[in-house]
Amino acid sequence: MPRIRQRRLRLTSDFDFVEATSDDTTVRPIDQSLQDSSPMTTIGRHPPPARTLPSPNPPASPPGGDASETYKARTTDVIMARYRVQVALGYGRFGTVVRAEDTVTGTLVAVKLLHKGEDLHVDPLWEARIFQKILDGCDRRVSSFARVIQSGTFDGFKCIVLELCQATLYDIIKGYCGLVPLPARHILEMSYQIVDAVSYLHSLGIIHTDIKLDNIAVKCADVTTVKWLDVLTGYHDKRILVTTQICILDLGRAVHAIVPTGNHGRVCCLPYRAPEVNLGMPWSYGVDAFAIGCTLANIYVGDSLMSVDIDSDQEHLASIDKLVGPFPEEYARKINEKYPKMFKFDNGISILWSPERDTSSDASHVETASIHNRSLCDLIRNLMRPNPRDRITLEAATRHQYFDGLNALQLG
Ligand SMILES: Nc1ncnc2c1ncn2[C@@H]1O[C@H](COP(=O)(O)OP(=O)(O)OP(=O)(O)O)[C@@H](O)[C@H]1O
Repeated sequence: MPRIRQRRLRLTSDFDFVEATSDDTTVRPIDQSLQDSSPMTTIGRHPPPARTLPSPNPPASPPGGDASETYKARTTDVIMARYRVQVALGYGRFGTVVRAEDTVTGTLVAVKLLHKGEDLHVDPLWEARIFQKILDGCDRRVSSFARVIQSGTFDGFKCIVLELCQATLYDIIKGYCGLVPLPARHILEMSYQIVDAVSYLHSLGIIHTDIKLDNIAVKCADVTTVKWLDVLTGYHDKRILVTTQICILDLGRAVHAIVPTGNHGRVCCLPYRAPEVNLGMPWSYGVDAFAIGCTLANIYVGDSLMSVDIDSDQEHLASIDKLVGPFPEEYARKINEKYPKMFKFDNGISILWSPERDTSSDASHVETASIHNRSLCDLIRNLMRPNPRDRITLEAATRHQYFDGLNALQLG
């Protein structure tokens, strides 16, 4: 059977990046940028943008399959008699996300219209319920999650109205917004917010289960231009984000942690999936920690840590082994009890899968060694420990030495 490369269909063409009018090159501490409501961040869509980035991609089309089950954006549609559709923002496995104007308040929102397939088993109220729990926690980190505004039905599609966020980290890292390489300070600030936000979710007993670059967006699309030193070519103008505040998207797959037995089922996108999920073992908060480790590495190296061509569990485990292994012997033996022949122990521990058997992809094509920031590399390795019991908790990760840099002035 031919290998089918599974790729998300997405639209990334409609982010209005506005050139900030102020010439601010000051590095601001993270706590300030988190709460920032300075004039810099309020420069937005009104008046009309001084500069809009060119369309990064040809418009993506809705996924194939039964066309009547997937919502296609039409600018004539007014969802729930209130939200006038402007443009499709993305097509996910579970729904189409559009940007719409709230005809009552005049503000812009995102509306997710769930695909109709009966096999999807998606409850549109679930995302709203999880967000309510986040709200009930009364914590400053509430603002790190896309606000769920309303839910309802339109034309037979169940829909969820959400706070509109801007470019996802996927769009940014892929270079669609002209912002790469990201300044080290921005990587630091974004990393901290991701770890801190999901740590808050964990403190509420909730596991996100779908952390990935596509599900983290920046809140504000304003950019400014600074003088940037390239060691080879000297100074040149570079666009950077004015503020790095991030927003976690897609609470649709969040679950309550089942303690102490652990949760079951296949969660997370394969390149971000922790080994215990692949192995069909019980999993818990560690799946988010592992996915965050992958995400931070992707942000730093600007590429996917695991090959997108990986399509077997064993190949994926071999990638993890190569990246952050070896699997501890005790854990490997435990896995072998359930899946004999997964590991052989004759000459050190190794996974039986071998790249020679499948030459169409590397076991992994990015090494953690390419992460030159040693403390970030250490944080990532701790988040991605093969045995979930060895993995650092997100709460502890917020105190990792990599984040000591938040209090220091960093240039570059
Ligand atoms: N609040 C939002 N603001 C702006 N864009 C959004 C918002 N929510 C989602 N998007 C865009 O739509 C895409 C798909 O959204 P989402 O991940 O919530 O859908 P899904 O069907 O659950 O997808 P997945 O395949 O990731 O499970 C996102 O990757 C993002 O590009």
